[in-house]
Amino acid sequence: MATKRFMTLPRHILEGEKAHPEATGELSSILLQLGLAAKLISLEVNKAGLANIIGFTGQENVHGEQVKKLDIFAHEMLIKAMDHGGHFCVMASEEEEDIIHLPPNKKIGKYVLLFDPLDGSSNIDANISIGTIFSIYKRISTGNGPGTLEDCLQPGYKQEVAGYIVYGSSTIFVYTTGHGVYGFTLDPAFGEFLLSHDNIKIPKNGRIYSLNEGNYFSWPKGLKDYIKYLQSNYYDGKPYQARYVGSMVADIHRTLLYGGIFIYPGDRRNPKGKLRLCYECNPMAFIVEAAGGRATDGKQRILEKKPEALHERTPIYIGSEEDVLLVEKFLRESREAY
Ligand SMILES: O=P(O)(O)OC[C@H]1O[C@](O)(COP(=O)(O)O)[C@@H](O)[C@@H]1O
Ligand SMILES: [Mg+2]
Ligand SMILES: [Mg+2]
Repeated sequence: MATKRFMTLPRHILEGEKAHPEATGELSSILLQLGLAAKLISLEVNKAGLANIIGFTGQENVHGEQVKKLDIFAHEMLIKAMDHGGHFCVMASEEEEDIIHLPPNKKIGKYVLLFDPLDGSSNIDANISIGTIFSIYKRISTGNGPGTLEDCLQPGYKQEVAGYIVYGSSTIFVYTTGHGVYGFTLDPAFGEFLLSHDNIKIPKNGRIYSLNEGNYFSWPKGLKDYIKYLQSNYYDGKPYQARYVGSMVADIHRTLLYGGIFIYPGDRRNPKGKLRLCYECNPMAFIVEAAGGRATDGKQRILEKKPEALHERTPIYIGSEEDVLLVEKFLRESREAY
């Protein structure tokens, strides 16, 4: 049996940089710092069940949802960890309505950071997996001053790096620069992320479908037909399986490893669905495509959508290539708006 190379996240990042002599090392520094923030958030997530830590802040976020303490902690931790390295010109977080400027006395860099500090936060109290999602772009605004909203509203194919961290049965850090997807599991005793998932490739099709079936009556007809088709057919001689965590980051992590499809559709009540293009769908689409999968809104590739607003939502069909192609066919053939 081949032995696995003992590879830490920092060593992997630095070896990747050496393979690109033109690299300035800036993306490496950013990733190393994100790794540190991930460890600090992970430590706090592991304490979330302690009664004196957890609780509502009583505030609402920009989406009108109640925000828990841990969302705020993760949001602030990421800003604190990332705002002083001199690499960014602007940042944006799912938890803040407007773009986030760097502190006035800090060096302005050429990169843009977008993040969902805590995804699946309604699951915190039930000890269910949650995560952090991030996206890095190059600035497009001219000059050396602070970045602008336009820098944050770039189509997803322009991402330089995307990644996520799942705080689950273990903590895993997954990232891609568009070439190869790599996963690192945190060794809690050692305090280091170790390469556990080398060059992840998503299976071409899978047995698992994942979506909130509670919304069935509002779905477009094509989606109803597709799910009925799965329920009345077999995958490799066995029935299809439904799995839905309710944390996008965890549902897509499973889809990446096992194959299948994750869907958050547009429906009659919410034509644009629920998930955010800039903070959730673009980074996950970049990762899934880099692993050989597919991500669309039912008609258009997610990564080619031009965001019009920071908190814009989009329907998403993401996962194994053949499964996404099949649901798109059902949607097209139903001839109903979707
Ligand atoms: O409860 P629903 O409608 O199924 O929505 C679940 C979705 O909402 C989210 O929790 C939204 O993300 P946030 O927790 O970052 O707001 C996704 O992670 C998840 O896929
Ligand atoms: Mg989210
Ligand atoms: Mg969130």
